[in-house]
Amino acid sequence: MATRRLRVFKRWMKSQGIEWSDALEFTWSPEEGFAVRALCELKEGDVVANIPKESCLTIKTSGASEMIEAADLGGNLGLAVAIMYERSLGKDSPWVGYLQLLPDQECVPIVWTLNEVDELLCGTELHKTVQEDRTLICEDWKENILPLLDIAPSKLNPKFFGIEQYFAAKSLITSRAFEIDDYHGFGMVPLADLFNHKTGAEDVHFTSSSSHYESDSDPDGDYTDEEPLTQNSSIDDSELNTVLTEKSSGSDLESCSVTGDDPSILEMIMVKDVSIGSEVFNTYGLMGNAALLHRYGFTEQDNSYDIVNIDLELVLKWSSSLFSGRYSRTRLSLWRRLGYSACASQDSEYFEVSFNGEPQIELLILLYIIFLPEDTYCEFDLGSSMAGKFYASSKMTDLEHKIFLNKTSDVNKKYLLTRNVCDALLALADSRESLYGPNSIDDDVEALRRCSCVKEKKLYHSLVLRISERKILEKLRSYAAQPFKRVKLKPGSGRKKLKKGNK
Ligand SMILES: C[S@@+](CC[C@H](N)C(=O)[O-])C[C@H]1O[C@@H](n2cnc3c(N)ncnc32)[C@H](O)[C@@H]1O
Repeated sequence: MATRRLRVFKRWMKSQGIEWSDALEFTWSPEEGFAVRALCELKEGDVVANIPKESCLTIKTSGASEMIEAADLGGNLGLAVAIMYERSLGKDSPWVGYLQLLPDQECVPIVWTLNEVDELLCGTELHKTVQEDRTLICEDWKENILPLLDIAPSKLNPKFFGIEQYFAAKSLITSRAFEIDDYHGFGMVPLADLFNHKTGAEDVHFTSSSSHYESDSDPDGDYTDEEPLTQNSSIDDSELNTVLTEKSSGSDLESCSVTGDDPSILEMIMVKDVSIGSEVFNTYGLMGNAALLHRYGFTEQDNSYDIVNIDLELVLKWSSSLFSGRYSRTRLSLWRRLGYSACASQDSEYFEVSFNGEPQIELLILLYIIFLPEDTYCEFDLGSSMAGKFYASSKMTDLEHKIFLNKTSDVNKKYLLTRNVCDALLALADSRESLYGPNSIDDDVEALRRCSCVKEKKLYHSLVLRISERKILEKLRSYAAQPFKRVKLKPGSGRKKLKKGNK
């Protein structure tokens, strides 16, 4: 079945002027779906495919482009309409050979049932995000897609523009769309979207030859004017810089003519040597498992980009259980007045705990401030209300003075780890952990061992996510438990009075 679909796809690619190297083999497996492998040794700098921009499905190339423009639907919304429209044309769509290779939808959490989202993602970093996504997508559909059926009733078959079809199109966009250029915006790029992901280890890169390829001023032929195309809007350009300066070793793409200076062609270039028989990977960015599952529907074990967040709300809840609500709010307010803040997303504020279990310094400082003795708190409070903060208190230690001046770069985290702060971290780790429900991490590990990543894909990847987050919480506990064994306060870091007049 997959072989036949690939045959149809290859024929279609040829008809569209898409060229690819004979050294690439397209394969299919139940774990990863389609993938690309090297049939012979591939070398860094090899151009392995040329893809005319006109063959990409975008809001400019689709037969629905006028309607999309008239309805003022840009970005992903417009692209979703383009996909639904071309799908509605069936055999009459110019992209029929490409569309038949795509799955109906990608198994990302936005297309899971609500029950699955609640059961499988409960406690994870994704739970609330996916709930919010679903609501927003439904609103988008009602506000923007539904009216299209009234505007162009003769042109559109409602069967292909329902809410389910919209969710399906969104899942394909999140898992496959590339940013092509300013004119086309995001689009579906046939062939380029067959490459699977490996974190931080891409073999192939995808560029738009927006300008010259080898110029007089650039005798080495560095790809200085080539723009790597990102598979996802959230990918930071800084992650791609090394590729921008990759040197060309010339093309040995036998079956393709190299069109490195043609702005209407997209190129796929090897950025690493790949040995015969190996899979050729792209990278979708440096992402933790929550982001991978969210956008692409899979996870990676031991992903060092994983993090866990602790909501500010959880910190306030813990603090209010120990002190009064009013006390907690005044300490938080002082922390803010000193210029500290947490990470923010939509309507929540949170602190990150990194893969190695280290909490964000702003959280440690907040906890430290919550435990400040009353007289020191009053000194901070008084000082923070004075303009310019040129304030020196005889009651502040060196450490507290740095906290007061918001000199986080000068603060050694371990001096913030007082017994109270460590106990607070342990309590916060426990209450964050309780969000996962009654199953222990060992239960999750056992469930993962019994689970099939092919037949129970959703369960499998949500278990990997849960376990990777809970392992970080375990590391946070060890982080909070160890300081008393080894931290010796250096002179000046203890509660030593500062000389008057110190700034
Ligand atoms: C751009 S497509 C890659 C081609 C895809 N395998 C196909 O069959 O069309 C991205 C999708 O491939 C799958 N994928 C990519 N990298 C993967 C990996 N390392 N492990 C498992 N699935 C992967 C995911 O389903 C993802 O949403």
